[in-house]
Amino acid sequence: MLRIAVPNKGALSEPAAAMLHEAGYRQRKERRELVMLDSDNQVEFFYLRPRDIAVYVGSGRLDLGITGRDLLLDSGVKAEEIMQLGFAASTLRYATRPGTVRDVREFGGLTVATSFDGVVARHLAEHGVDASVVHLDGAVETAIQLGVAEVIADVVETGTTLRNAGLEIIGEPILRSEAVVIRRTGDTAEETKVQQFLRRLQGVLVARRYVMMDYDIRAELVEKAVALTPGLESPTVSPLHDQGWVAVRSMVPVQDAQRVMDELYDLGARAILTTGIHAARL
Ligand SMILES: Nc1ncnc2c1ncn2[C@@H]1O[C@H](COP(=O)(O)OP(=O)(O)OP(=O)(O)O)[C@@H](O)[C@H]1O
Ligand SMILES: O=P(O)(O)OC[C@H]1O[C@H](OP(=O)(O)OP(=O)(O)O)[C@H](O)[C@@H]1O
Ligand SMILES: [Mg+2]
Repeated sequence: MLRIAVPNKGALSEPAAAMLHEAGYRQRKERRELVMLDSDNQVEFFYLRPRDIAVYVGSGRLDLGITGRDLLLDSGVKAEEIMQLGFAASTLRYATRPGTVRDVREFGGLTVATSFDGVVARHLAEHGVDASVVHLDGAVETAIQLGVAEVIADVVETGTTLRNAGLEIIGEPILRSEAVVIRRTGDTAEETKVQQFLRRLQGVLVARRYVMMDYDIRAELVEKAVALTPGLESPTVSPLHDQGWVAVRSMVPVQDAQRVMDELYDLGARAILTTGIHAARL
């Protein structure tokens, strides 16, 4: 039985459950459910606070967890990310009132409020800055207004929250985060099941990122056509009953599909079709 931690709320929760569902796993129907057994797939899901997931996985009580890279790094536990999931992308950034400090090297003697005190304390130390760090659980933007800190370090996606609080981002990102699968460092338990779980999630990423493209093209143009649709390894080229024509089948990134179809058409390809990929194992 594979035991997997899944975020029970916040920005990671819904996309994580959606991805697991797409990968063919049963997911809880109600937010109140804390544990869910998927007996068909021999997996048990534990719905936990995003911040606690690294702690459970690092302790070895659970085999895998889905969490944010920022939360993993802040926890300081002995767990590592083994797969990137491509959602909940964000950066951790410093912000302050406009017209005050402009760079981390000017933070000496100031107080930085953040929920990510582990990461921030390390970042300040790496830059040789002697600043205090105060931990707040959330809504850290308010810390400046209330005089608790001069600088904050917070999660930024669009920047709207900071702008609305009248704050300005300063310096380079402290780190770039996204949702990741984590595992205890050195853990080799349930290896076969872990690899199968990761392949399923990879399959979801492939299905989301690619479409299947089919088209017919004159045989003498096939080299030019497959240069436009190289596929992941090599496109399938099959003969057509009509001599002199071939059918080509290839995977194309979703965001390129329309442009590639136009270019194939201009080259002389016809019956160009794209279809969604439902699931994949590469
Ligand atoms: N607006 C956002 N866009 C993208 N990712 C985000 C956003 N807000 C948070 N995250 C990411 O989601 C993860 C968990 O943050 P989230 O805010 O959901 O939990 P939390 O703050 O610990 O819990 P809560 O806000 O419910 O108390 C982190 O990895 C964070 O980087
Ligand atoms: O750059 P933006 O697009 O504005 O997004 C970033 C905001 O989103 C998150 O807040 P959340 O909604 O999780 O509230 P929280 O402060 O309670 O964690 C995060 O903590 C930031 O405040
Ligand atoms: Mg939050």
